[in-house]
Amino acid sequence: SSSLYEQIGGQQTIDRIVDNFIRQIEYDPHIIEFFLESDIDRFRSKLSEHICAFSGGPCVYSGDSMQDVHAGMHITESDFNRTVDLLIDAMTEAGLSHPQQNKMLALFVPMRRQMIYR
Ligand code: HEM
Repeated sequence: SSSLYEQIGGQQTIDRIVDNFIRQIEYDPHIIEFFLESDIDRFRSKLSEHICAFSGGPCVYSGDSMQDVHAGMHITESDFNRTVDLLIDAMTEAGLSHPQQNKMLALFVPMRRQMIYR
């Protein structure tokens, strides 16, 4: 059986998800606050690589650990859920089906422990 990466259409679709997600973040008056000092080009490339690697694509993630990256941000459960909602919107815009979205979320939502209240 093919990987989720292949099922959704590979790197092209992931890049579309990431671009949509960044736009959603920019429109969100609360979540944008977390990114005001960030290098968005780096975020775009590392997040794209991260999603590729975790969905079974050919990439090797070269960014920092989820724990290190999000340390000191004091991300609450509500911030996390709100960010996941933006990711869902980004995946919908990129044309992913609901089963594909659920598979993607199942990969990332368990990482919440590495991000919230740190
Ligand atoms: C499943 C959820 C999430 C995943 C998979 C994820 C993944 C990532 C990745 C791969 C990076 C780039 C790391 C690097 O540059 O080495 C990153 C950076 C970042 N993330 Fe997340 N993230 C998630 C949730 C969140 C949430 C909920 C927030 C805040 C509300 C957040 C805020 C940030 C910020 C501000 C950066 C940029 C850090 C910097 O400027 O150095 N992330 N994230």
